[in-house]
Amino acid sequence: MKTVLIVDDLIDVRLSARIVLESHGFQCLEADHPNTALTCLAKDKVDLILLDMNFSQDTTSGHEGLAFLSDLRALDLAIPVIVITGWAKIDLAVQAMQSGACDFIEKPWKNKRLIDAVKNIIAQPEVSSNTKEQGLFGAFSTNSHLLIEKAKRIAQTDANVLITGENGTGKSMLAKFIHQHSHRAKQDMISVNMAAIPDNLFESELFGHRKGAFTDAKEHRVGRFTLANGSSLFLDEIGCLTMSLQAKLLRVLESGEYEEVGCSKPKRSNARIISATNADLNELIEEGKFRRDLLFRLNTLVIELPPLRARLDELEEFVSHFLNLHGKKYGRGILTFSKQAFNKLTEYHWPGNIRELSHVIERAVIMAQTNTIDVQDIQIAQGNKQQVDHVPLMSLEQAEQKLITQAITHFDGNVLKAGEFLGLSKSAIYRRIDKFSIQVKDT
Ligand SMILES: Nc1ncnc2c1ncn2[C@@H]1O[C@H](COP(=O)(O)OP(=O)(O)OP(=O)(O)O)[C@@H](O)[C@H]1O
Repeated sequence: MKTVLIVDDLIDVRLSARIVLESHGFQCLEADHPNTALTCLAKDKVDLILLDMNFSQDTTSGHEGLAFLSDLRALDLAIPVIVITGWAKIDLAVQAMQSGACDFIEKPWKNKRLIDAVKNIIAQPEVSSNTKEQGLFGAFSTNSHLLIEKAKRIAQTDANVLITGENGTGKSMLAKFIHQHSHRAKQDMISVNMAAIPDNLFESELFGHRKGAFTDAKEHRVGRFTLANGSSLFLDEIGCLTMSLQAKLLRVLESGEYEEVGCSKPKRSNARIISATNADLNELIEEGKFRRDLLFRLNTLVIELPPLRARLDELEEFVSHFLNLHGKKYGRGILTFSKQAFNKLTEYHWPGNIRELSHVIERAVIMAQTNTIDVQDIQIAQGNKQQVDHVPLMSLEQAEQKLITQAITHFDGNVLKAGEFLGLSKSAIYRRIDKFSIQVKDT
């Protein structure tokens, strides 16, 4: 159940808000002053704050409300706030929103307006796979709600966005989400995986080539920048670009101009760039492997996706989502997790993040004999001391190379299956194959 903290000096105002909210299934806490509210926040979990802007000493300026908003920011408390005041003035509303409030309601409020505003922010979505957005970025927790709101706001702009986060945290999905919520959505988003393009084909892939421009250029090829004109261009695994390719990319980002290979006439593209990486680009800059000026072009806005282990408060919702998704895929009825099975998930550290969780649940759905998924249906790599003892001493890189080679052999040369098994994305496994010069036979 979600908890709303009502901060107002008037007891009858608190009471009437409480009655409306409780009748809609919310739990309420009350505070008669911002200071009492801060004490309450220190000990109770609160999902949303309903904040009066004026308290007894000063009944019109809104200073006390604004000061409370700035206290919340200073304490780094990412709790959404809806501001309420009887002295609604548009400039105070704007000031409150600029100070971090999510919405603004005039007193006396209409109950429907109040409930709609609250539900808009902290409603628990029903977990189902029939709406893509809920499945992808459902507001499972306050933090992810704030992330969604941020992504939607970002989507409205034309600014370049950099999405960072470990493998499998949902960077590509978020890129799509941003594109779908932008005014460019009527065109498809164009994606390029930087890790999967061989250096010698980079220009041809991104800028296109004319027929006959080089030996293999049998046909005219339209480049991704041209295709993405008026749309979004998603540059995945941007950290994998070599320095010389970074220079080429930088040029087009700075000038908006590029040339097709084999044609000297410059072309222009107004593609909006969304890029993603699991690398720490600042670290790469320190190591001289990434251009700072390129980073500045890419990171006008940044969204950092947390690893799943930092989102365990949302695990239950993710589990329901994937149970539903895979249950439908394999024609199973309504599936649930036993308590022990769920606990096993909470104890794991999820290096492959949401992608790995999805795979684990998919396997469990296939394995489960009944409609309750139990511990034995869940295959996650728990540390096994005996096995570790038998692994010969080797560097992490050697181990990585060995495991990838082994998995590719096991899956008879099918790189994608090997990657899936190891919890690596397509680009991540191809990057490593390239790095370790692993031979892959054609399948
Ligand atoms: N918020 C989410 N809701 C539901 N499923 C998700 C979410 N985020 C990620 N996934 C699942 O995880 C998988 C990986 O997501 P995605 O490819 O977007 O991650 P990524 O961070 O781009 O990974 P990589 O860095 O390995 O390319 C998706 O196929 C999807 O099944």
